[in-house]
Amino acid sequence: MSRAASTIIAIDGPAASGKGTLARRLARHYDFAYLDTGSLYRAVGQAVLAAGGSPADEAAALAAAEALDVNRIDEMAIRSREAGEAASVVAAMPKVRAAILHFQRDFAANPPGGKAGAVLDGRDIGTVVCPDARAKLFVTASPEVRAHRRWLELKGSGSAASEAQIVDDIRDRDRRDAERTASPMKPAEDAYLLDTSNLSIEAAFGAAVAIIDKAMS
Ligand SMILES: Nc1ncnc2c1ncn2[C@@H]1O[C@H](COP(=O)(O)OP(=O)(O)OP(=O)(O)O)[C@@H](O)[C@H]1O
Ligand SMILES: Nc1ccn([C@@H]2O[C@H](COP(=O)(O)O)[C@@H](O)[C@H]2O)c(=O)n1
Repeated sequence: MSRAASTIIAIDGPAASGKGTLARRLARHYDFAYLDTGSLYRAVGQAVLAAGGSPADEAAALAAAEALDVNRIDEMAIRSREAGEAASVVAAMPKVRAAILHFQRDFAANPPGGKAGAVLDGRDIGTVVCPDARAKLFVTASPEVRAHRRWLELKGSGSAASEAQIVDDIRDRDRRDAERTASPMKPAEDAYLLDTSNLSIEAAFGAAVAIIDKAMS
């Protein structure tokens, strides 16, 4: 018997905007599968770093993307500042993006666990990976607010990075992600913009559910 079409929710936005927190919670709320697509690029960047290479080396990045085993991603290692930076360097390479596009689309179309839908978060979900998603959100917050949230998070895990360093990282990453030619970060034309600068996690979730329920009705 063929499976009903999966309902896809696309959550895009810049670094540390809160899209992962929101997407994970939405997946629980709708009982959908969840995919953090940034973790794929982080894993590729981290694999190149771990092998002593440079993320700017296209051959090394492509080899790491082709060898990526999504079941063996080191969740701790990919969360470092360095892995985030390396991710945005390898993510600008069209061949790296092509190597992991199929996995993302397959996850969205055939969510694991027999779920009826999937929530994917990233930079190009609404524009490239799943342009036909049922609901699309582009989650933003000011660079200062995002840097403060990320600083709190990294401090909790023992990182010594200063808030000033983190805001610089975020601005660099935003620029690289928005200005690259391959699948640049941008809101899809039919995405709803959700600025969480002045919203708590709870308030952002409530606003997102209201938008998505309307889009799905
Ligand atoms: N509305 C909010 N108010 C306060 N803190 C928040 C809010 N949303 C998320 N956070 C916190 O901000 C940090 C970054 O959130 P999160 O990891 O969800 O962002 P992200 O956009 O997925 O980041 P990345 O681009 O690195 O994957 C986390 O520590 C999270 O708990
Ligand atoms: N769909 C995506 C998701 C991520 N990227 C790149 O990966 C970097 C890390 O992503 P986080 O969501 O964990 O911050 C990000 O800066 C992008 O360069 C992407 O290109 N497309």
